[in-house]
Order: sequence, then structure tokens, then C-alpha cells
Amino acid sequence: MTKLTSASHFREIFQSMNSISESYKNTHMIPLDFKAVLGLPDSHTWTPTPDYPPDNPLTTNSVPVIDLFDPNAISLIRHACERLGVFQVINHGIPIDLLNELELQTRRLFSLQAERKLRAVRSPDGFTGYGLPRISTFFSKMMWSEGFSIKGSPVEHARQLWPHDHTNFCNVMEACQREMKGLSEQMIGLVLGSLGLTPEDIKWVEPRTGSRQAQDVLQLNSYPVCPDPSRAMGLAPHTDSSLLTLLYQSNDTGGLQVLVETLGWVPVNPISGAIVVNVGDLMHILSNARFKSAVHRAAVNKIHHRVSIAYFHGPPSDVKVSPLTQLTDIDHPPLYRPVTWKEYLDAKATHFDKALEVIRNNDLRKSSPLSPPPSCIVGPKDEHNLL
Ligand SMILES: C=C1C[C@]23C[C@H]1CC[C@H]2[C@@]12CCC[C@@](C)(C(=O)O1)[C@H]2[C@@H]3C(=O)O
Ligand SMILES: O=C(O)CCC(=O)C(=O)O
Ligand SMILES: [Fe+2]
Repeated sequence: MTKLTSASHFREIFQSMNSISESYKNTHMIPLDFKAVLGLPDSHTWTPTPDYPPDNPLTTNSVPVIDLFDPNAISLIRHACERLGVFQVINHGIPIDLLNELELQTRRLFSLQAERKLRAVRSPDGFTGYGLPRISTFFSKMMWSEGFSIKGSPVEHARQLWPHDHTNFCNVMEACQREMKGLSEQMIGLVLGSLGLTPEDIKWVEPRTGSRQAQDVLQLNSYPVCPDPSRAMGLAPHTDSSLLTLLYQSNDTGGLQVLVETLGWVPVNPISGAIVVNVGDLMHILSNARFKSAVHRAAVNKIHHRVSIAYFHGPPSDVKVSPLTQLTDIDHPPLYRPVTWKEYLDAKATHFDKALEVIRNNDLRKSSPLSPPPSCIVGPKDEHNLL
């Protein structure tokens, strides 16, 4: 048995157990060498969905495109989060040159020979690296995609890919992490602001240091040209586990689709320079289910190699996320129990699409008006209370 020798040792163990890096272990299976196959192998053949390809003109422009300079932006954001859980933003301030560079470096990575990519494979207990979508374990068929996840610095893995020439890749990824972090924080402010919450109420969004820093993951997705797109699946239907996800998709090739109750699968059309914002499950919890976390998937195609870059933004590791007290009252009791991001990712890695149900409050009897409401977002100690 390990003997704990000092408080700092204990803190280290506590922090590493808290970190999202511990979640989704053993999902490091290796992607197919897509260039080496001619037809769609049985392992990758899904039962076609009747609505493929998505050509219903009614659904084409369902996902709103919001100009952040629009004086009505806040109410448009609120409406989109309540109705769909997804919208696109323009005039977001991330330079188009950086987004172009990001796409270029992403293509450069996935165009490498399979053996080269395998040098940077995600290890069973690691977070950064090359591999299959983590949710692959929940499906009997394989997805027509490969990914590269980055948490923290990409340097170690990039060096395996380009032993003498990894600097450009790393510089672009690090610049992108910085820009996406800034935009996510701004978007969280707008999304929660749209419910009447003030910056004071949501202080925890502010940049911090150490274990109180927001956690994030940059995920590069690649969907190679597919011989039989109607029977393949790029990325299977899922919701994101983040607070918010920002997604940049290459503008020549659509593929992202969102499930809308009344309409079915609706395409999120690529717009040059726009960024897709997805409400994640943690934001759904925080809003006490006022905001939807959208079920979405990615289709593949026969002509273009599609890439997308997703930035998953989550709370600091020691923060418990639960319905904001400002949004709960005797008629709207908190629907979910408090969870850290790590706890939620663990629930997702075990229960997948049932993860929200697992943390749902089953006892929804109205609480006494005299008893204080449960905490909203709290750290491990009282002095860290954020609200
Ligand atoms: C921080 C996150 C969010 C993760 C897990 C972990 C790292 C990679 C993310 C993705 C990226 C691809 C889709 C998804 C569904 C997957 O399989 O891995 C995402 C998942 C989630 O949103 O749950
Ligand atoms: O490629 C896309 O458009 C979707 C990617 C996605 O949903 C994800 O990375 O979570
Ligand atoms: Fe997603």
C-alpha cells in the first residue's frame, strides 16, 4: 500500500484523481489505414439511416448564424440555446488567418503515413495523441474517422510525428488554444448573461492559475474520403460533455448534423470563418435544463477529406457544477446533483447517453422554503465558493 508521506504528496494524488486526464481510459484503439482500403469494410458498415443524404429544404437554415456585433445577439443566443443547443457565430474576433493555419496543420497531420501517426498514438492512460473517437467503445461498428486530442502542450506527441519540424504545428495549436479559451470565456458570459446572470454571478469563468484554471481539450477530427458514405458514420450521435464546445469546420465540406425534435437531422452548413457553438451537458446542468445540449453527428462524403477542430471548454478541476441557485426555486427544484468535470466524464465513459440520467436528482419533492438551496458551483472548501 502506498504510504502518504506529506501533505503535498496527498495534494498531488488528489489533484491527479480530480483531473479529466484520468477519464476515458482504455479507449486507445487504433484507426484504420484509410488510404489502404478500397471498399467499405464490414467492420465500418452501418445500417443506412433513411434520411441520408439530408436534403430537406425546410431544415437547411435552421441553425442560426449570430453576428456578435448584432445588438440583439444576447436574445438570439438565448433562443438558440433554449430551442436547439447549437448556433454559429461570426465576428467572433478569432483571426481568419489563424483558422486557415489551423486547418492546414490539421490536414498536414492526418496526411502523414499511417505508421507515422501511430508513433503518436494516445496511450491507455494518456489524454493527448492520435486515436479513434473515445465513444467508439459504445458501438459495434467502427466510425470512418480518426482524431488527435491535445490537452496542455502538444510538443511531446508532435515531436514523434515530425522529429525535426514540429515547431510550426505546436505554435499554431498553442495560439489556437489561447484564442479559443478567450472566446469560450466570452461565450459563457453571453450564454449565462442571456438568462440574466451577471459577471459577478459567474466569476469562476475568469482566467485563473493552478488547479483553479479552466480545463480544456483541443480535438482535431479527420474524416477521410469514403467509398460508400451512405453506409458509413463519421462520428456517431452524441452530446458533448463540456460546458461549451467551439467547433471550426473546413468550409468546403459540410457533414455536421444536429438532431432537432420536430425536424430530424438538420445540417450545420459551413460558413467561411464562422465558429459553431455547442451547448455541452455541463451547461445543460448549470442552466437547470433551460438550455439543451444538442445531439449531433458527423456524416462523411465521397469527394473531400473533411476536417474539423473542436475545443471543449470545462470548469476548473475542483469545481462542482450544479444548477445555478439563481435559476432554481420552489417551483423549479434543481434537476441534477453536483458533479466535477472528471466525475461527469467518468459517468459518460460508463453510461454514455444515459450519463445525465445517472446524475439526475430523483428526489424532486419541493424543498422547504426555510432550508437553504443547494450550492451552485463550489470548490472543495468554503472559502472557494464561487457564487
Ligand atoms: C473533454 C472531452 C470531451 C470528449 C472526451 C474528452 C476528450 C475528447 C472529447 C471527444 C471528442 C470527440 C467526440 C467525443 C464524444 C469523444 O468521443 O471524445 C468527445 C468527448 C465528449 O464530449 O464526451
Ligand atoms: O466534425 C464535426 O463536425 C463534429 C465533431 C464533434 O462533434 C466533436 O468533436 O465532438
Ligand atoms: Fe461533438
